Amino acid sequence: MNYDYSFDTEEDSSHVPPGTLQNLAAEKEAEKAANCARILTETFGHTEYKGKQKEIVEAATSGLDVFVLAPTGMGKSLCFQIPAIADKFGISIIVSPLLALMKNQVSSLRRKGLPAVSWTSDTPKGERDQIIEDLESGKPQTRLLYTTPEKLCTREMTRLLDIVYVEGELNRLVVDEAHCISEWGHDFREEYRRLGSFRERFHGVPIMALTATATPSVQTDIIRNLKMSEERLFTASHPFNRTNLFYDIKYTAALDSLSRMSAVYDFVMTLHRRRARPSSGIIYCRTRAACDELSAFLRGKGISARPYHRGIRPHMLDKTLSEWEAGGNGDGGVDVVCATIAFGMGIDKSDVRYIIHYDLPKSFEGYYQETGRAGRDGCPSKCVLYYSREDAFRLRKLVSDSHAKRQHVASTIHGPQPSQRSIDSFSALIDYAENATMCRHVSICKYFGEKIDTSDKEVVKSYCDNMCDVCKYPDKTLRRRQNLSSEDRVAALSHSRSFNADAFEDDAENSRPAPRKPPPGQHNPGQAGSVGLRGPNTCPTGPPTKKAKLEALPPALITKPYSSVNTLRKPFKTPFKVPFKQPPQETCAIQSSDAQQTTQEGEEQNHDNDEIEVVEVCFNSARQASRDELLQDDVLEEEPTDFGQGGGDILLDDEPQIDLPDIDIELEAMISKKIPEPARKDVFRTIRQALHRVLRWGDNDEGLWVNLSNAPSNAEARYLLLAEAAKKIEYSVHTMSATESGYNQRAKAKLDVVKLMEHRESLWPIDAAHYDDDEEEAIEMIGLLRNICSGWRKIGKRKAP
Ligand SMILES: Nc1ncnc2c1ncn2[C@@H]1O[C@H](COP(=O)(O)OP(=O)(O)OP(=O)(O)O)[C@@H](O)[C@H]1O
Repeated sequence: MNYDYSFDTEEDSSHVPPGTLQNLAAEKEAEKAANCARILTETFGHTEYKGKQKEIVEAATSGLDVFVLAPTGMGKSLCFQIPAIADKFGISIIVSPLLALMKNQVSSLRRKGLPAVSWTSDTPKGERDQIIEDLESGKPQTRLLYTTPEKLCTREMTRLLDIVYVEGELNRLVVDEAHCISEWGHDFREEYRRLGSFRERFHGVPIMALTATATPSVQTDIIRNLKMSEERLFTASHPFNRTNLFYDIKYTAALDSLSRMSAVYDFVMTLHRRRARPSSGIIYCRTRAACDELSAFLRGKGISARPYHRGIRPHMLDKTLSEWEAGGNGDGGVDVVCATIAFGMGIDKSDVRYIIHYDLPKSFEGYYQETGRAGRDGCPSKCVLYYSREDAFRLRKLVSDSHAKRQHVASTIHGPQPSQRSIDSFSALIDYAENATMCRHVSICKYFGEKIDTSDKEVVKSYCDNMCDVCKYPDKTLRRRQNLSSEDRVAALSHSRSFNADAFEDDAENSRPAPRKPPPGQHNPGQAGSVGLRGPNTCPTGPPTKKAKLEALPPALITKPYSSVNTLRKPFKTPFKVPFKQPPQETCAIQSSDAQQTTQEGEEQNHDNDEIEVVEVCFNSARQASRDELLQDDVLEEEPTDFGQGGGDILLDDEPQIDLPDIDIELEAMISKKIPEPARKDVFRTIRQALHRVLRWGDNDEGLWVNLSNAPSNAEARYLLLAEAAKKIEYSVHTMSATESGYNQRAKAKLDVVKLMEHRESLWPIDAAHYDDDEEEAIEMIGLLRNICSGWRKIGKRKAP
């Protein structure tokens, strides 16, 4: 077994002259090192080690516990793969948080002819039986077994590892993405906590933990939790800095998604032009809908883009991933993926030239992880974060509400209080974005605990050679940040600073004013500790009240749109009339999708609403414009073929029908006639029915309507309102579909989302912040209903004599 290399030589050494023993040990170490170097070149094809890989690999093969803290893309995987293969026999167990990550690594090792397997809940029975048989033999042929923490802690796995351990063939436990162990880590997973028992059960088996995103407190937590040996611990820390990444913050307004989509398009096209060929990129969006919308927009403008999120079927995701891995070089394939964070850890494409954060991430670590997908080949690459205070406020609310709810649950069950970590991490990200005077590279490294003398220009230069917006365009960056909105808004975004008080303290120009103190006894809504980001001792024991939340939100900001919007077509007046058959007076504005006319009427009466309306008009028109181009593309997205046969498929909704009056609504006109009109009408009717059923649900007469504060109260108006919602939902299904079967599939998925709204009351409160991934679309749909309701109220007011 491999331990014969390590430190258990003392007992046998009593009769060996000391000098000889040392020589023997040194020779053995040299032999092992040479073997590892051979594996590096012959098996993995690299000419030399990167960073501290050599030291790590050698520490591991000599039987030490190893803690590796290294930046994204450094090559952490080789740090455990080489020792696993260099061991003469026996198995290394690798615990990893993501199935996709394991799948990638295992298939890449297998392509090299190495005996690696993964055992997860997804493993087919035949494969699982083979793994069990191999482990039961006590002398496994498998050298690397990837698994999840949940699987590792099962009785069956423990039984099998007992067998292997007794035979002396259990070589090492590797915990990849080890920050998941720490309750302070951004991807905390409860099951990781139980990994500490490995050390107790399997004495003497070395442990290696690796992570790219751990602050000093998280590092300590990991080492303590895994019960790593203090005496025999090798720690390898690398600087966090990724010098080849250009960090850029685009200060913008959150509300105008068209401007932002256009800006993204401009950015991508400029890059393509400059490089004279397409480039590979990832655009991170917070919601699935944004991924779909943005990728459709880019595709409509000729960029090879695809969405990637958990709402898409796994085989389509695999296809997107492999096409993206092949793309980005002008030879076809997918150039850019518009993804949620499902597309993160473990994505290892060497030539990703840009990462765009279309929305603000929820944590600093998440931001760093995701930008870390860029430039893994060491070549310059750009990381762009679209930052708006509107978005920051909105997200801050989600983060702090979610924290307050966790606190509430903890107090109810008398459990331990959740840490302040998620709030602090998010606050640090806001500070990072708000700071227009400190080098981005320096800010990132300081966040992760590096001590940097920022007064020394040479030191700063060693971190960043004009590779961020602050260093490259200091005046412009500062001006753009200052243009965002009045400075006192910044105070409202400020935070408790408990995480790392000096992280960004030396903002050279002190451009961020200290939060204003409220007069004694007066509530200051934006301050940490009041409503949004609370300090540890100021948290209430229950979720914040609705009133408090509303107070905390500042009015929305309207900042300048991007110039490229002006190049889009002028407001579009649809040639298609969209009349309802019997429009009651209250509803004639909402029924019309001729937004231009609505706006003109609005302009005469109410200026306050104009901006909002104008944005909507521009959006509709440009959407139409982009759609025109979009539809020239014959196949937008390859559709799964195993689903649905024709237009009638959606009628499978066998719920009891409600007697609704006919509304002769003309669906949003599409130039493409791929989906027959009758099929579209079926979908519209089915969704309309479902919406009515859902909203009637509940103990009281009002059903779920009580949650829509601006909803009209009369039945006729409600019929029209839900017809409008059904029309919009059908439209979104249609826009995304190129074939009838794809259309049916999406329609069914939307219907499921509508149904989901029914039994999940927790999704309905206006401040619903705690929801699972599969409920995200339901939350968005409820948002759509709210929007239609508030448009209703606005238009109703305008129409009043
Ligand atoms: N010694 C080396 N020389 C050249 N390239 C290397 C070397 N070691 C690893 N690499 C390459 O670096 C890339 C990143 O490796 P890996 O995925 O292991 O990084 P990581 O540190 O785990 O990153 P992350 O934390 O972002 O997932 C891979 O494409 C790998 O082939």
